[in-house]
Amino acid sequence: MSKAQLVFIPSPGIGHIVSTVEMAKLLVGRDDRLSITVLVMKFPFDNKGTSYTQSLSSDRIRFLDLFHDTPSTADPNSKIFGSFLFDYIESHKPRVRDVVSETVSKSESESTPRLAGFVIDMFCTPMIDVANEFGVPTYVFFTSSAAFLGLMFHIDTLQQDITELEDSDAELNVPAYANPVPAKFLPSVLFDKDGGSMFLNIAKRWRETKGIIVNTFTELEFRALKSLQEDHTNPQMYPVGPVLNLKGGSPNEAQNSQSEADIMRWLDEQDPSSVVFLCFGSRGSFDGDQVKEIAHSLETSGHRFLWSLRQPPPKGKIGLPEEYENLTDILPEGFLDRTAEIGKVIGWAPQVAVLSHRAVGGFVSHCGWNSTLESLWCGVPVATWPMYAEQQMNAFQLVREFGMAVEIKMDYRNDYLMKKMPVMVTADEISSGIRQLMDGSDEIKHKVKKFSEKSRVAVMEGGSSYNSLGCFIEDVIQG
Ligand SMILES: O=c1ccn([C@@H]2O[C@H](COP(=O)(O)OP(=O)(O)O[C@H]3O[C@H](CO)[C@@H](O)[C@H](O)[C@H]3O)[C@@H](O)[C@H]2O)c(=O)[nH]1
Repeated sequence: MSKAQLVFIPSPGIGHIVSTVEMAKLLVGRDDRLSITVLVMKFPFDNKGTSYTQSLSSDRIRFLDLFHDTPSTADPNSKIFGSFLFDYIESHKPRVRDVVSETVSKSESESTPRLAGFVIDMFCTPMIDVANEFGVPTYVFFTSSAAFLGLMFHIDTLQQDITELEDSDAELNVPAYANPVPAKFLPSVLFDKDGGSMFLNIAKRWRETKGIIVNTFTELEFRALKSLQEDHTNPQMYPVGPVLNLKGGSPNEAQNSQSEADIMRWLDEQDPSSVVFLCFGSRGSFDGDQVKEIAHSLETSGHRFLWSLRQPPPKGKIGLPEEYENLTDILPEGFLDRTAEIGKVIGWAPQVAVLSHRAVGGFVSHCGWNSTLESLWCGVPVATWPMYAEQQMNAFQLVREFGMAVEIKMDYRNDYLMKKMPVMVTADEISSGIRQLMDGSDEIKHKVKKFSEKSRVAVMEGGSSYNSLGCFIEDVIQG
């Protein structure tokens, strides 16, 4: 039996690590010829609590932490997040080379499985060079949508300086989308000369790889996948999703100020579909004025709510949100007392468990791709409030392309360098979105339920994603 070993390199950040780890688990569970080494980079500012990957090692998956013995040339506070992330990843190249070199010499001497390839996160393109040095192929594990992948490939081929579109009402015809894409929805990084060219260079390198495994499923993104597959200059596409961590669990147990059991108990006491859940991803947090607008909207919208609220890192510092020690410091005076009967404010949320609870009827989301797939899986409609990265595009897809979400706000963009004041979303906009979400059209609710079923079928034996994963495995094994 021909055995093969893959080296997985996720980007740091829970939105990237979780689905990559789940993908690794899926592969070894599916085929006992495969073993996987996951090389884990942790943010230098993420040094609390236990790592998500600890305790996940098994017979054929091992995790190697690259953080502690890798000197970084990248200072998180001296630059914008995107370029910090890229430099930080690049600085791990020598360490990755060493680790892989050890693995290869072991496989030569001890008849351990041959190195069959690298599976890298979308931002880890510098590692393509390392895979090339070892003469093995690279595959990308794309943690966002096929449509966004198509958008990046499309922009890369445009003979146009995209930064000129920053404040325009221009629209782009992108094969991956049925509707023209307003320039207003594009990720803000593209409008920064340096950030934009850095990101487009990353996207260009995805084309050098042997295949792109996308965390999506054909039934959801048929058009985008077709357009990607029809362009023969693109690598092979493998839509294998939704790849989700359904067991949940905080990346950092120290963040769990309130136990999951307490939150679930509260949800158990609520009527079916009566609660709106607000949660904004691993880096979602707001300043005080925006928190007050949300609080005001929740008091006036009249719906029960579960609100995941976390504190931004100190101004000018890059970091992850933290739990508030005292919520009354940030919430309007008396808010917690006035809403005690109808709502609950928490820190890090057990998101998948919450979305799976029958009491939850709607989700106010920043539209990170994992959250988008989780909401579909659980059949919970979304009100979109994208914040950064490609989240505006995910919101656009949900509202305009799929007709499966209502809009709170989405055609706005915060300044990439954060030099301007962030855009304020008003209490009126938020409560109007919540009302549409909770009281609005049954059409959206039905469509979301239908795609919830389709997402589950896709990953079952014989489903589209199940089959696509099988094709990927064969490609790896055949070499
Ligand atoms: O309180 C919380 C907050 C988040 N999560 C989980 O954390 C993950 C967050 O992932 P995602 O929804 O994708 O958001 P981000 O953490 O913001 O993800 C980054 O990575 C995604 C995948 O590439 C991109 O789509 C996003 O724009 C980017 O910000 C999800 O599994 C959530 O269930 C929780 O369980 N509890």
